[in-house]
Amino acid sequence: MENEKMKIMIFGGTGYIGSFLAKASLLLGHPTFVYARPITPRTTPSKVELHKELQSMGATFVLGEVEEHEKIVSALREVDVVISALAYPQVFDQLKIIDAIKVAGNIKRFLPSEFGSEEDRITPLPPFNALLEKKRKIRRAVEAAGIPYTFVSTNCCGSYFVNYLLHPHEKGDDIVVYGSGEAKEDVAMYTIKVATDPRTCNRIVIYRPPENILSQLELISLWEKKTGRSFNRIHVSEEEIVKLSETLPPPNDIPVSILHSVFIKGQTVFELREDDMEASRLYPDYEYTTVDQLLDIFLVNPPKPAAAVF
Ligand SMILES: CCOC(=O)[C@H]1C[C@@H]1c1ccc(O)c(OC)c1
Repeated sequence: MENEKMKIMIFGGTGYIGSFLAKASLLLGHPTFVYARPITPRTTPSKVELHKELQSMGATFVLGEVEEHEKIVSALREVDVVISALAYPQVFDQLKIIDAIKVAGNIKRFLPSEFGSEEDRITPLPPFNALLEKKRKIRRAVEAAGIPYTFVSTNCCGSYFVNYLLHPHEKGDDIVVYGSGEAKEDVAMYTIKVATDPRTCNRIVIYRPPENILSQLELISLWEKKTGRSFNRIHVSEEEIVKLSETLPPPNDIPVSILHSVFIKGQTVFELREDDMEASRLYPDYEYTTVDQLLDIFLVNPPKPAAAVF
């Protein structure tokens, strides 16, 4: 089947990453379906707005809970590709999606909710490793089910961590630097491309656009150049971070363990192997947004803080 005709269903399509995926799928011309919880009086106004925005862009909503097996099976029978962007607390809900894919029998590719570190190549501090262990279990369940898959290892590609580190929406002059600050993002568009590319079937794809590999200190210096401001670098040592990962009550011990992995150990920039697939090399004609361009966007439209749920 030609790529542009592939129908894509996104679970978690009204979440942070999921909404970018749904928009990228629509922009790339795929009939796009979003499986999402029904709107209730408790649904936030921003979520209601997002439903309307995606529908106006052409998305078809299938409203239900992940527990509704029959509903999911019949919805899957209308599509070709399934992408999960469920948040980390729902990682094991993906086992229900896997069961429905096995029953439906027609799905040509499944991308579980990854969008972070390459869990089969790193061993971070225990709290983060416990989260990655759950994601490893989902990978093994997909492989055991014989479902055609692509696992996307996006690491810190995308604006999330640039926003996290620089917090451009806030006006203060302090920027926290984790460790020495020396350890060195278009996630959605790449993800839709890899989800419908025969070359990436049953492969891991790593996202590492070469121009976007910067250390914290390089990023802060670039931001100072752009803003004409100078920032106080508040250094937090590795010892302090490790201590917090050991003493903070769960789940607050997870973010600090991720910071340790990403900013201090540089575990999102592991050595690529000869046969590794890297997104920007797979699609050389796709002009990804460089960090330099992203900071120009931050100058005029600083994103609000995004905070994952653990
Ligand atoms: C320090 C704050 O981190 C986060 O908010 C979550 C979104 C970050 C995340 C979660 C899971 C990951 O695998 C990952 O790899 C870099 C990153």
